[in-house]
Amino acid sequence: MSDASPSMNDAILQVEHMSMKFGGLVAIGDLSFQAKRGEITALIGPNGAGKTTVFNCITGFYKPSEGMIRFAGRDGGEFLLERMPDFQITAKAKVARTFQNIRLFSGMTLLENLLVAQHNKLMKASGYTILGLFGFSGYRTASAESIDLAKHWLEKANLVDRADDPAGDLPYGAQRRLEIARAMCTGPELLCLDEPAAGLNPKESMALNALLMDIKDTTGTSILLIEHDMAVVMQISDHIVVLEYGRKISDGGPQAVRTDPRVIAAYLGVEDEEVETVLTEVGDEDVIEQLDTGPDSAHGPGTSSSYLAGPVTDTIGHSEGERVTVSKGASKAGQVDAKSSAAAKPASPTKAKPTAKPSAAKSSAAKPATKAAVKPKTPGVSNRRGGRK
Ligand SMILES: Nc1ncnc2c1ncn2[C@@H]1O[C@H](COP(=O)(O)OP(=O)(O)OP(=O)(O)O)[C@@H](O)[C@H]1O
Repeated sequence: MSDASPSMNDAILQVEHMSMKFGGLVAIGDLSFQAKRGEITALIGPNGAGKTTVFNCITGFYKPSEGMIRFAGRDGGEFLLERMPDFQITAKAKVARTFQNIRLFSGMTLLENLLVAQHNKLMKASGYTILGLFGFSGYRTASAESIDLAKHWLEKANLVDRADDPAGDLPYGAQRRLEIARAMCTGPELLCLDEPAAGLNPKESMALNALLMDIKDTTGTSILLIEHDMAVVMQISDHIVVLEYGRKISDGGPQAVRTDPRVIAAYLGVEDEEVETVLTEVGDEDVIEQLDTGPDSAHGPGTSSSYLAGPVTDTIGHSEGERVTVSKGASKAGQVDAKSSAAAKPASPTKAKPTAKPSAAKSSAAKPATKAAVKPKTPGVSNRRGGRK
């Protein structure tokens, strides 16, 4: 435990050299990143990139094979989450999460769902005795406070009018907001949301964005978000970490990440030989500049330990000494790395630098996908590997 009280913008979460292996499969390889207090940090990447596995390690559902997960509490306490059982991560470190699939008590009312979330606090106030439930004034006070808190979050989620309806009767988007309201009733310092916008229509996505921004602005709760919906991610995130095949390929602000060639390539899902053509067709000066000069060390994976460990297409070494090969040529990000190195060697006639924006006629089928990946404007950016389950 440390004495110093952390301030806003300190790291609340530091993932350090974390790996997670399932038998021979390296789901996460040497991942390091941090989430700052009071910010919204998004974890994005194509299907199977390892995002949920990272969440499961942070929230104690899995124990990482290697690495550390440091959590700095608001009161100055520090926790090593990889050493704690999941219930202590919730109770002591105050990390709350939601899941990809909605997990409400559908037969209970909205209010009851939010009161159940405060069960621990109420039982503590009762002294864990039947007498306490009926006799202690502390319990009655705690009970009244729980109802007030539930009402507060129902109002924030714009659901107070339906407080007495069964949760299962709510439209899908409202159920998502109720889950977040329920998590907020536990008073979390870090709120982990696994695809909160999955299945939402644009109006529901806007309501979700408003709720998350409100949580950030009014409570100072830090949010870690897994999301495929780029309209949500780019609009509300302060910081984005991009995974591909369990490795970090980019890490920075929304603008830096959206123009990072590795991210574009990872999201395109084009055939290997099309990568260079399609990247050129992006027509974004920043992207072409980066292809010419290599990664931006200020925010790109050049500063990432996982990137320095080698491209994803390499064979990954493990502490036990076994070698596990991640499918050769699978990583589009790795190909961009190769292209960047090649661009630094102008002698090669086959790696000519793109000097002008290519014609629209060239590879026209790929162009809409490229634009969507770079400047996504609609929810649920479509891509071959980044679609929803
Ligand atoms: N319990 C497990 N046992 C074996 N393999 C697993 C397990 N959990 C995850 N994996 C594998 O780890 C890899 C990463 O999966 P994960 O669900 O973390 O990806 P993801 O980025 O969250 O994907 P999506 O966006 O589709 O939810 C996948 O190859 C998956 O099959």
